[in-house]
Amino acid sequence: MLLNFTKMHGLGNDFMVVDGITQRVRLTTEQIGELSDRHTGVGFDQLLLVEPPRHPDMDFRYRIFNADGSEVENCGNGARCFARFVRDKQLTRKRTLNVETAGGPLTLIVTQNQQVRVDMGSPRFAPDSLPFIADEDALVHTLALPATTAGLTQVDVSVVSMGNPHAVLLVDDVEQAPVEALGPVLESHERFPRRVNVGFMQIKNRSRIDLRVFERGTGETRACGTGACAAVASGIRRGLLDTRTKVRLPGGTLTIEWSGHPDESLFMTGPVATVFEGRIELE
Ligand SMILES: N[C@@H](CCC[C@H](N)C(=O)O)C(=O)O
Repeated sequence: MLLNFTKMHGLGNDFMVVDGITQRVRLTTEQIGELSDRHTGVGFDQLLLVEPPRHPDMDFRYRIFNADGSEVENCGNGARCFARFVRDKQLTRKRTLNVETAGGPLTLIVTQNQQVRVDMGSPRFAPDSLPFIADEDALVHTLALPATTAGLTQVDVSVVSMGNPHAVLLVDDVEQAPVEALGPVLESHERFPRRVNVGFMQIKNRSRIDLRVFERGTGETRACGTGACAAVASGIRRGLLDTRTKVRLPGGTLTIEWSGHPDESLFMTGPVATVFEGRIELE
């Protein structure tokens, strides 16, 4: 079977985007893992699948698969690429799109300057929403590490669900943060039964942070949209950040806005790029 796809990225977080509306697509977990290989496949952090909506008030269903083939609830950079993709492919002419994800509905707005602003819904901090095993909600939770890692026996994390689960650590210097060592240990920590994305946040001032993210099912990426949302949401909740904060990631900068009110939506704005169109033979 020949599969048409578009390679896209948001700040270097890269995607294989597949139109599952005009072509019949059936991919196994193993096939997605093989396609993600940067030497023998297409190579990507996530595969995004566009499908018809299952609910009449939605425009599309937006499905997300990590490089390891696992299907996940949300992807912020992917959402921006998704919005550009469905317009470029003329699957819609709308500038405001309501899409369903496994983590809940999202609203995507393509702005006049071709950036995409995403209504990410409200961040959730209750441990059950990730899920995270804890007796109570808290601004910071201390996690004992299974073995001494990067000289640490425990770390303090804030936990946030942006539809998908995030743990955020405050660090003094993001360049020196032990992302490679701590990322996988925390991703699979027993208190996160569905694993977790791990953000390392350095606060530069009240409206600017630097961030690196070790993503669940993928590893460190050049940018993680939901990771940026989670980091800023946790910073605002802790009284450390302003309601409009710029997030500098290795691949570039996102703008995050949130009033801090638990019932109000958080917004993420950033760029999108299309790299090439491709076609691959699947066995
Ligand atoms: N790159 C993403 C997040 C993709 C999913 C994540 N790895 C997970 O497992 O939840 C983003 O831009 O948000």
